[in-house]
Amino acid sequence: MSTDTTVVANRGVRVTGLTKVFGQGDSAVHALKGIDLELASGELVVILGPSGSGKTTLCNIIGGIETSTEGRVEVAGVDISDVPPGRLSDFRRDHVGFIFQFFNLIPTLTARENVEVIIEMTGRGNRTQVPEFLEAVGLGDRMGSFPSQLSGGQQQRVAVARALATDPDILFADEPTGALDLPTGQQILGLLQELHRQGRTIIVVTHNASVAQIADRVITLVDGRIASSQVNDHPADAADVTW
Ligand SMILES: Nc1ncnc2c1ncn2[C@@H]1O[C@H](COP(=O)(O)OP(=O)(O)OP(=O)(O)O)[C@@H](O)[C@H]1O
Repeated sequence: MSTDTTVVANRGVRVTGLTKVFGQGDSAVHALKGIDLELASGELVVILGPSGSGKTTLCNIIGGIETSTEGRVEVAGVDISDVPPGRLSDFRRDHVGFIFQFFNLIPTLTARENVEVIIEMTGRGNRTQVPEFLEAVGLGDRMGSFPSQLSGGQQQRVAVARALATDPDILFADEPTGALDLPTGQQILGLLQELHRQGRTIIVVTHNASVAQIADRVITLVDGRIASSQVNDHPADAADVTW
């Protein structure tokens, strides 16, 4: 008899017939025009596409920041299609983490406090583990520093630690290397790969086609539609990606 009671989390995403229209009448913007997308649990996906193609809108809907106009969205086994906007915060708290281009740290809080505050706000995670998270991103010796005392790469690493503190199923990274130089950007991509190896589903949005080399799959959006979805049989190591 098997004694293995390991439960493998469902960290997948299933999107069907997704549309998003901003505004109405003559000023309506059709940002997403019927997206069907399935991400396997633990997949690292890079979404490319020109400015205005709908990348952020798609991620915001999957991440529970925005609601769709039509279509179904299931994330980590939760169907959020009909959840009213006011109730999506519960879903976000329990399932998703975000990393932004400009870090979005609170300037008056130290690195450690920036991570602790998310644990306090969400009630998820364990404050005593915050030093571990900061050590994991290489900032064990800078926990007491304020964002203004840290480099861009160090601030982004705090943001990664903050995103991890609530143990999200899905991690969104919107232009995570956009404000960083090449070596620092490579380090951040390396961290994302490490989190991917730990089994998280990761969605990276970027204009930088080189970043796509680390992906399991590259999805290209054009004008609110999926123009291509390409599996990458041999994802590159972050250290080998240049731009
Ligand atoms: N809140 C909003 N109100 C009206 N239109 C919006 C809103 N948010 C996005 N849009 C429009 O929806 C379309 C898709 O925008 P989105 O930000 O998703 O594109 P993107 O691919 O992420 O672009 P970028 O690469 O420039 O960030 C654009 O035409 C944009 O102007």
